[in-house]
This record gives sequence, C-alpha cells and structure tokens, in this order.
Amino acid sequence: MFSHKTINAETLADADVLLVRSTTKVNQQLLANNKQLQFVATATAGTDHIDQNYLADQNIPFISAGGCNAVAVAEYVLSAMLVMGKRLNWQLADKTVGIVGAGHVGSALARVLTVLGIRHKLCDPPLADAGDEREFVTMNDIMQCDVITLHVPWVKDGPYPTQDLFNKTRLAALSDNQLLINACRGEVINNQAALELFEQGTSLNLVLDVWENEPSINLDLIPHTALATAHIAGHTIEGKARGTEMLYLALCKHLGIQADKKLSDYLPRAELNTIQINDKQDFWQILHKLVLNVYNIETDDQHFRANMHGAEQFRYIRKHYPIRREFSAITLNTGNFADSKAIYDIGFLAAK
Ligand SMILES: NC(=O)c1ccc[n+]([C@@H]2O[C@H](COP(=O)([O-])OP(=O)(O)OC[C@H]3O[C@@H](n4cnc5c(N)ncnc54)[C@H](O)[C@@H]3O)[C@@H](O)[C@H]2O)c1
Ligand SMILES: O=C(O)[C@H](O)[C@H](O)COP(=O)(O)O
Repeated sequence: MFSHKTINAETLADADVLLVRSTTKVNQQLLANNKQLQFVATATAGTDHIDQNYLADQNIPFISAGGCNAVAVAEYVLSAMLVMGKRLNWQLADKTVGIVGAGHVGSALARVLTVLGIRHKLCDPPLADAGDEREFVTMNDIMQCDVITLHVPWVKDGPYPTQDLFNKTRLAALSDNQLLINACRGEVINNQAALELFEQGTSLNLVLDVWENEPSINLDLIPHTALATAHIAGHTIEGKARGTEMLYLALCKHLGIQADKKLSDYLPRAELNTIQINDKQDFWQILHKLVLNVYNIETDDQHFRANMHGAEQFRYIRKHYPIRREFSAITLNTGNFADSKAIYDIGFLAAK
C-alpha cells in the first residue's frame, strides 16, 4: 500500500494490479517503469486523474466506481440546501433546483427532490443527445433556477467541455437570491473569477466542496463562500465501502476468482442508529432535524474554516474525515407522523 508521498514509477515497477483513489494521477510518467500491469481501477466516480487513452494504448483494462457515492453527494446537497434555505429564509417547497449533470449523482439528487416535492430541472446535453428520454433544459434555463447544483465530470475539451462552465460571465449573471453548489470538480467554476466578483462586491451564495487546483486551493476564496468543505461530499463510510466493493468484484472477475466477501458484512452499526420523531412539528422542521442529525454540513464548514491554511491541511482534513453515515444506516420511529413515507423514501429505515 502506498501513500501519495511514496507512489512513483520506481515503487510501481513490479505491480500487476493498481487500485487508486482520486489523488493518484495514473499516467505514462507513473507507469514508466512497469511492463506487467494487468488491471487499473479507481474507487471513485471521477476519472479525471486517469489517463484513459494511455491505458487503452497499453491494452490495460480500466474500471471506475461510478455511482458508489451518489447517495452521499445527494445527502450533502440536501444538507446544504436545508442550511442555506434557513439562512436565506426560503421555503424550499417553493424553490426550483437546476441540476447540471444527470448521471449517478444528479439522478440520485433528483429522486430525493421528487420525493420532497421540490421542483427541479435537469441539464445534460450528452445524455439528451444520446437519446435519454427524461426532459432536459438548456444552461440558460438552469441560470434562472433558485438553486444550481453541479454534478458533471471535469472535461477540458471536446463537444461538451465542463472546465470553466461557470466562467465570469455566468457567475456575474447570478443574483443574491440564488444558490450555487459545486460538489463535482473545482475546475467547473472559475475560482479566480468568483474571487474577483466577490472583491467587487457581489453577494453570490456559493457552496464549495471542490476547488480549483486541489489541494493547493485559493485560500482567499474561503471567507467569501457561504459553506466550504474539503472535497468530502462523497465521503460517507457507505460511499467509500461501495467503491471498494466495486473494485473487489471487478478484480475478482478479471482474475477469474469467486468473490466471497460482501460490503454488508463489514459496515459497522451507526452510532446514532435510532431517532424518535416528534410528530407535533411540521414536515420541513422534521426533515431539517433528521437530515442535520445525520449529516450537518455546517460542522464540516466550521472545521474547514478553522483549520484550512494550505495544501497539507486540505489533505489532512480529508484523510482524517470523521465517520459519516448515510440515511440508510438510521432507523426511525415515526409514530403517528403523517408524512413518514417521504422520510423513508429519501432513505431512512423504518423501525420494525
Ligand atoms: N465531491 C465529491 O466527493 C464527489 C463525489 C462523486 C462524484 N464527484 C464528481 O461528480 C461528477 C459526477 O459524478 P457522477 O457519479 O454523477 O458521474 P456520472 O458520470 O454518472 O454523471 C455525470 C453526468 O454529467 C454529464 N455531463 C458531461 N458533460 C456535461 C456538460 N457539459 N453539461 C452537462 N452535463 C454533462 C454526463 O453526460 C453524465 O450524465 C464526477 O465526475 C466527479 O468528478 C464528486
Ligand atoms: O470522484 C469521486 O468519487 C469523489 O470525488 C471522491 O469522493 C474522491 O475521493 P478521494 O478519492 O479523493 O478520497
């Protein structure tokens, strides 16, 4: 096992299989001394750290763990919306959410919003052009939404680039009645442009989990953000374990061996495993309390602001991220609460 500090062309010279996460850049330089690699995989949804063309040229099979942390990111976005909705004095039920990128994460979020009755629109030109039958809107329509949340891969060129999707023009077009959330890749928002607009007095509501040039991010941007975290939107224990399980299954298949381990055998019981609902409160109060009980983005935000002074801290915060669970780890006693179904439909478990 290697850390980002020790993995290099020499240490990988005799590797047969390479399993990574997002901080290891897999390219010709890293694999320069290796003549025997048979399989590469990343336990992440994003693949921008992998030179897939190089692997294909070398006939090295590659897989990623698309979808492993989609639920985690959707829960992160919901927590952000609930916290920001309260700060902005919004009724979330009256707001429209624009989801850019309708893949695993965008679709998981759309499912949650559908259950909650929150209007939402999807923008995904690659899927629309490929014949996906869902209804899609343009970026111009997305720009009118109250909440805009980004779930695209980092793509530098080609027909659907996402780098700088939110350039200075788009950022300047947003009002202080809108909320922009980036939990995909930092390079999708031009951070320097955002900083310049803030310094000119814009009051954009910006939630950033991901940053340009991680881990050496632009520290000056942090105080201007409404909520800031260290690329942990997908870091539930379930999300990480699912990614590992996907790689394990793919590697077993590649090696022709029987997989005999299951993710469910390894997940610990949640510390806070049962919540009792007070059915005198209204649905949105209960939802707010439940979601923030399981994942309160403000806790991560405060920790980030207090400790984030440079690249080493960025890495440290991510590496030492506390155990975070998904709603599905928590059993609820909803008593006579009339809207229990919606709560279960966003992932919580019903007590037997
Ligand atoms: N912050 C985190 O912890 C975290 C966790 C998971 C994923 N991510 C990032 O989020 C991205 C999305 O994750 P996913 O699992 O949903 O990936 P995915 O591949 O399932 O979905 C991405 C979607 O974006 C669409 N897309 C591509 N270019 C687009 C464009 N120009 N405009 C609109 N849509 C476009 C694709 O067609 C696809 O449907 C990943 O690539 C990764 O970089 C971050
Ligand atoms: O792409 C992904 O899946 C996420 O960004 C993921 O959370 C990255 O996590 P890391 O590999 O950096 O721990």
